[in-house]
Amino acid sequence: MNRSPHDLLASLSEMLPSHPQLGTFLAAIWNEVESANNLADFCRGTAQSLQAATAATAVQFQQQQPNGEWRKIASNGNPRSVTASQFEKWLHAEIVPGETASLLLTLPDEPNRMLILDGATRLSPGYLQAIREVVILALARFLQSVTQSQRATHLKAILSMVQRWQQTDDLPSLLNQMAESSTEFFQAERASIFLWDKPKHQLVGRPALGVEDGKLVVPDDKGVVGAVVQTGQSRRVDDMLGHEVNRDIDKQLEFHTHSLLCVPLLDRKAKVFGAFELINKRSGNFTTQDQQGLEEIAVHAAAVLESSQQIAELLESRDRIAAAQAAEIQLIGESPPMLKLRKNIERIAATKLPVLVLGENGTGKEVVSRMIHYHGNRRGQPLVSVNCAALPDTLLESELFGHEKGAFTGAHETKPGKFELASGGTLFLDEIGDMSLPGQAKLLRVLENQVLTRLGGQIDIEVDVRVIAATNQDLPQLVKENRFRQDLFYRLDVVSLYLPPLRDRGNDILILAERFLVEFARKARRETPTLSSDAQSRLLGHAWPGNIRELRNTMERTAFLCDRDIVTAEMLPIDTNRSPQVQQVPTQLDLTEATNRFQADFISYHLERSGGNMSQAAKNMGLHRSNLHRKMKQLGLLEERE
Ligand SMILES: Nc1ncnc2c1ncn2[C@@H]1O[C@H](COP(=O)(O)OP(=O)(O)OP(=O)(O)O)[C@@H](O)[C@H]1O
Repeated sequence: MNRSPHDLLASLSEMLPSHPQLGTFLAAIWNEVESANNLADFCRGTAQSLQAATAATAVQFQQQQPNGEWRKIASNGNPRSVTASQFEKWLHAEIVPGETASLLLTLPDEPNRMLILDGATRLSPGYLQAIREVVILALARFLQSVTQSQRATHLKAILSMVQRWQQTDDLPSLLNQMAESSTEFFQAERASIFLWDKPKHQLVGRPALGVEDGKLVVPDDKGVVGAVVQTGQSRRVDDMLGHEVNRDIDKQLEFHTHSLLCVPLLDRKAKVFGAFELINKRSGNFTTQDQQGLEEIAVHAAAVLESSQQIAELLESRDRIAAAQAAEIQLIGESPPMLKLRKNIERIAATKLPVLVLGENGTGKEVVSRMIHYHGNRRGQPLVSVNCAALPDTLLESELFGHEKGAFTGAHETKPGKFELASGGTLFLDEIGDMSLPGQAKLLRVLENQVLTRLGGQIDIEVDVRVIAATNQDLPQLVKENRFRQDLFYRLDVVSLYLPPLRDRGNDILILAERFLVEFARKARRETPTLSSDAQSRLLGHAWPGNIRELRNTMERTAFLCDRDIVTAEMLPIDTNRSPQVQQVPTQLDLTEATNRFQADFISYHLERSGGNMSQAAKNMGLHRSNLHRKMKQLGLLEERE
C-alpha cells in the first residue's frame, strides 16, 4: 500500500537521522523528474543515485512488455540476470527483501515496472518501502510531465491534420485522408471510418485500407465496431481479449488483427452515426493516450463529416433505397376491407400516431406495419421489430429499454434497448397482448413522456419513436380480466387497423393464390400452372385458419409438387376437414322450409367467402348473377343485405 505524499514525507523525516544518505537521494531523484529527457534517462539517473542511497552492488529497472515478458530499461553497476519465474514470483509480492530486493512499481494504467537492488541485504523492509514509494511518486510525476508535453505536440499535430481535412470536400478522398493520416499518426497498420446505415443494420467502412476497392460492409451488431456503435463507448482490444474481434472479417481479408482501437463518431446531438477504427499498433498495443487522442480526432472528424455535402447525398440515396423498399411491400387484395385498409395506411403513414393492428395470425399485420413505416417520412430511419411473446418477462424489459453494465447477473456491458435502436424510426411491437404488466407500465411511461431509463440506469434518455403494436388477442377482453392496462390500451388504440381473416376476403383468396403461384413457380423454374375451376372453388371454400401464411405455404407446395399445367382440386395440399360446413338443417322442418333454409345458408356462405361480391359468389355456385339476385329476393336475403 502506498501512503499519501504527506504521510510519506513524515515517515522520511523520521528516517533521515538514521539514513542521512536519503536527503541526497531525494534531491537527486527530483532533479531527474525536472531534467530527464525520456524514461530511460530518468531510470538511469535514478539507478545511480539509488545505488548510493542503498549501498546496493547493482541496481536495475525492468519493464513488463505487452506480451508479459520483462525488459531492462536502465541499470547501474553490474546487475545479475533475472529469470522469468523470479519475475513471476516478485510480481505477486510488493517487496522481496534478502540478497536481492525487488520492488514493484505499479502505476494506474501503466505497464508494470520493477526495481531490483542486488546485494541489498542490510536494508530494513520499512526503508525499502519508503524508497519504493518515493520512486513511484517521482516516476508518476515524470510521466505526467512527459505526457503533458507530448499532448501539446499531439494537439498541434491534430490541428494541422484537421485543417487539411477541412480543405477537402470530396467525401471519398476526405475519408481516405482521415484514415491515412491517423494510421501514420498513431503508428497503426490500418484504419477505417465506418458510417452507420441504420435502416439496413450495416456499417459501411470506407476506406478500409488494404481492402480491395476500399469498401467493407459489416453487420452492425458484430465485433468490436458493432459494440462501439451500439453502446457509444470506445473499445481497446489486444491479443488477450482477441475473442471480441470479428474474425470473419479477418478471414475475408486474410489479415490478422492483434490490437484494435475503435471510438464512436457522434453527431451534434451526441447520437452515434459511425465509428473510427485503428488496427494493429506497429509496436505493442494501443494505450490510454492513443484512445484519448483518437477520441479527440473523432470529434473533429465527425464535425467535418457532418458538414460534408456528400453525406447529404448519401442520405438521399438511402432515401431512394427506402423508397424502393416501400415499393416492394405488397399488400395484395381488392376486397372492400383491403381497399379501405390501404387508404387508411396512406393517411396515417405520414403522422406519428401510434397504431394498433388487429387480426388473426397470418393475416398480414407485420406487412401492414412495414407499409406504414416505409410510406411515412421515417422510412430513412430504422424499423425495429420485437416479438413480445417470444421473450420471457425478465428479458423483455432489458430488450426494449436496454440495461446498464451490472444491472443484473450476466449484464457484462451496457446495452441500448430496441427503443433506442429505433430512434427516429418505428418500433413494431408484435404480440403486444403477451407483454407482462410491469413491461406495460414501463411502455406506457415511455409513450407518455418520450423518455426512458435503462434497467439499472439513472438518467433519462429521450427517444423519438413511432410505435406500432399488433396482436391477435381480444385486448378489451384482456383489459376486463386485468391482464392488460386500460390506459395503455387507450394510448395504443389511437388508430386501430383491423385485418379481416382470409376466409372473409372473398375473391382475394384467388388473387393471392395466383400471385403466390407465379412467385413460387419462378423459384421452382417452371411455367406457372393454372388453377382449374374446381381448384378455385376448393380454395374459396376452405376456412384458412392459418390465413395468408397458410395460403402462401399451400401455393408453395403446389408449385413444387404439382407437375401438371393445370392444378385440380385434388392436387391442392389442403386439409379439407378444417373447412367450414354449411349449417345442418334441422330435421323437424318440412321439405320446403328445409330447402329454403339450406339455400339461404348456402348462399350466405358463398357471399361471405366472396367478400360480398355477388358475381363471384354466383360463379362459385354455378349460377348466373341475375338468377342469384332473384333467388336472394325470393329468400328474403336482399332486404337483410340492403
Ligand atoms: N395482403 C397480403 N399480400 C401479400 N402477402 C401477404 C399479405 N398479407 C400477408 N402476407 C404474407 O403472409 C405471411 C404472413 O403475414 P404477416 O407475418 O404479416 O402476418 P401476421 O398477421 O403478422 O402474422 P402473426 O400474427 O402470425 O405474426 C407473410 O409471408 C406475408 O408476406
